[in-house]
Amino acid sequence: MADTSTPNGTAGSWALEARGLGKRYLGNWALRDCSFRIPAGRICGLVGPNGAGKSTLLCLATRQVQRTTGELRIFGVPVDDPAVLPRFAFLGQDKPLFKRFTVADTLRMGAELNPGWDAAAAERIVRSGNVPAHARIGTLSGGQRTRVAFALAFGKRPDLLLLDEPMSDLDPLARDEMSTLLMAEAVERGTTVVMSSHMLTELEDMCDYLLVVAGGRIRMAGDADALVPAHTLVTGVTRDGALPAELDRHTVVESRVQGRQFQAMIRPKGPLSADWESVEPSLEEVLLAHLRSPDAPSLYTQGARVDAEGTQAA
Ligand SMILES: Nc1ncnc2c1ncn2[C@@H]1O[C@H](COP(=O)(O)OP(=O)(O)OP(=O)(O)O)[C@@H](O)[C@H]1O
Repeated sequence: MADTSTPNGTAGSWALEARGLGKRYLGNWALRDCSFRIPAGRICGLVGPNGAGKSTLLCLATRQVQRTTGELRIFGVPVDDPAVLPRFAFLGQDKPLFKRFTVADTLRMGAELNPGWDAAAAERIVRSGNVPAHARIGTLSGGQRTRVAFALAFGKRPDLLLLDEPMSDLDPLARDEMSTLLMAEAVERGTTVVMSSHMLTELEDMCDYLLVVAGGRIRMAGDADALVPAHTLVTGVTRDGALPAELDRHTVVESRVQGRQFQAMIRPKGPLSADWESVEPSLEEVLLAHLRSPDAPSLYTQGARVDAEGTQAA
């Protein structure tokens, strides 16, 4: 039977839980056999190269596309159950807003559509960017539109905020402000945030949980604090330009030889050779190594892995 345990033993403590999840477009798998869990209250970075399947995963969670296989639950409720609708808000890359509405109209619409609307929070976000309330959406800059879309998403007071490259068109100050807002929100209200981004430094600063996708499959999932120390960056001298055979005792994520030196990102399986220099890598270095080597063996920290047994095609 599938394991339905939760991080702290309470029902629905997994914000997002996938079992054998797959999506095929016209015969090609965009996502395949994805099984993972994201605990409630975390800020999770969704990382992967272009075309990895990140947007597809977020579209499956927000019911914009239908899954081909498996199952996906938000706080324990299947995503095709209407009961999940009030629990999440989504901010996509294209931020669809009505161009002829003013900013004030847009926030009014948010209030009418969402029973738990937090007008003060939404207005604060818009006001802090000096976006005029009477301006029509169509006349705003890309960054100002993003700010209004953020206000709509936050105003809904969701338990789960799903963001698809949300800050790509914000200036550095606005990015900083939105990041601070996201983290404050997650801490104060226990909101879970799942955010896809190509900005690795941003993810390093903000995220305490990671989901790395490449080629439609999960490559790493779990606590950033546990994923990073599982890796070691080793350097040493090559023998005749070849990697030392001792490296094979460990899981090698990425290796390269430069002149008489080699460098490798490994997951040690035992003591390291005394001839090597070893340091703990940064999160950015670990992510880059995995992005460059999408076929490296996958890694899940405790709790992030879920048994896909018993799932069916949709
Ligand atoms: N509507 C669609 N029809 C057909 N194929 C699609 C569709 N949407 C996505 N795909 C394909 O699915 C794969 C995953 O795409 P997806 O947009 O999920 O990747 P991504 O990780 O979000 O990429 P990026 O970082 O470039 O935004 C790609 O090969 C893409 O071409």
